[in-house]
Amino acid sequence: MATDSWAQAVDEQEAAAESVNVNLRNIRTNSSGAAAKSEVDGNNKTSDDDDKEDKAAQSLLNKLIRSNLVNTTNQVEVLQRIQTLRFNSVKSFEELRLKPQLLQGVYGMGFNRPSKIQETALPMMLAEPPQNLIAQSQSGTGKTAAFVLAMLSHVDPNNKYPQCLCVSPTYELALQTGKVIEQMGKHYPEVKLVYAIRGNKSGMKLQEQIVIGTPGTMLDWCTKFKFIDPKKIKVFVLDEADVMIATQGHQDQSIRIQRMLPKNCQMLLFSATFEESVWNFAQRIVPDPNIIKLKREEETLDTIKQYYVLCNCKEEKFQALCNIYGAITIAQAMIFCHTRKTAGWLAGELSREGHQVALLSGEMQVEQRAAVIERFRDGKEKVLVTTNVCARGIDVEQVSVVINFDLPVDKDGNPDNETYLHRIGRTGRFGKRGLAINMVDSKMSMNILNRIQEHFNKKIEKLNTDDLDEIEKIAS
Ligand SMILES: Nc1ncnc2c1ncn2[C@@H]1O[C@H](COP(=O)(O)OP(=O)(O)OP(=O)(O)O)[C@@H](O)[C@H]1O
Repeated sequence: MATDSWAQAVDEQEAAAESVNVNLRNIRTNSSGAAAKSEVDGNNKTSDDDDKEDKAAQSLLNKLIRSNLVNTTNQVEVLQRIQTLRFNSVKSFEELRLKPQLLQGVYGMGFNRPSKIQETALPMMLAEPPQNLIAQSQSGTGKTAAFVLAMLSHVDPNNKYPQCLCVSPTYELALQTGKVIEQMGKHYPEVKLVYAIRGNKSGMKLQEQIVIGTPGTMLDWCTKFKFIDPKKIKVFVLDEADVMIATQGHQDQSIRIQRMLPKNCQMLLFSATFEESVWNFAQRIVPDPNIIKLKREEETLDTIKQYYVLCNCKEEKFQALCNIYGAITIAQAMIFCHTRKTAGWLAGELSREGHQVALLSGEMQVEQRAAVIERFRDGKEKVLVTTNVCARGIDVEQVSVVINFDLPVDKDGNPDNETYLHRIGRTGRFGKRGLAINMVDSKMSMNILNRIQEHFNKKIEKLNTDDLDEIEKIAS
């Protein structure tokens, strides 16, 4: 019973998690395969011929990288709900028996084969009767595409009312997921989408089958404005699910929406990270969940090389950054700061050095933020300086370097491992190579870095930014 079990779980959140009756088996899955080329170097070809050559080479490389990604083997735990229900993973989109319009949409996006998370999750999500799923897979491995395909497959286009709700933590992410829905549903025009985001006052009974939005507005549309009849919802997706159900995240609103949904509504929870307590909570609130969970050592992608640089102050960190830019050509970079103030200062310094810089932080209007992301996505600015507001989900293929100008810490000053993983996951998208560089400026931040290394059991190498050869080497 979806509603009751959620409510009960919230009330008893501190209680021990019940053991789930599951069948545990290990399968081969996603995706840390070595990719074929450094993406750190940008391409500055000048002649048309060079351009053509470059595009052909890039396209071939993309194919190689992607096939590497889908073939690589790691281990995850797949826990299926009932032992008699077996969901075999698929090796092609055809095997999923998608509607032809959707298959056309998938191929139109250039997806030749499902990624590992898609291979495993899609058969569960598309099964009849609908299955609930809590799924973890590394950043940039195709989770969004997976749940979008599930939503598009489940809607009945003849019914002109909302049937799927997808909730994202931020406005930018909701817009980005909406774009994926639009692209994948390009040949399925009967299915319509509406954004439940601040400022968008639909004002009448909705005709659209899919509603995507942020939690507060989605809740208002279900309760205050009654644009959505929650009883008619068939699929409920929580993107970045860990933050959507965390007490310090959007738990309250997510729960209030979920409580209104019918018992047979399919619940799909996706994220690259689930801290242990949140994971336990997820299992309590989702009735009879199927589970795809990464082992800790598989959470980081080997395609993202991680380094740290020792400095003494923010000015030295800035100098190190300039040295890095002096040594390698960076296609696009995202730089994360702890505070808006540091982000503003850094953006100013970088602009003075002649960089095309965009600044994005939490106090900006949501429309402004979306516009900044859009310009960055289009390559109008090459550097995006930001805070944690942009740590999750943003998918810009050209980001070849992520810099943690400040390491991510929680409000108590402890390492924020989940945010670290999301931040560095802005590079190395879908099997590409990426570079993550951490700036360490005190004993305290060295301690944070060590704890992050321990947490993921992954060595972060030291980089001397005074040595240009050394910087060049890591990018090659
Ligand atoms: N089967 C596929 N074949 C080729 N490209 C794909 C496939 N699935 C997804 N992609 C592409 O890979 C990129 C990353 O996918 P997506 O944004 O869905 O990852 P994600 O797992 O949701 O990432 P995050 O954890 O950061 O939110 C996107 O640009 C998407 O278009």
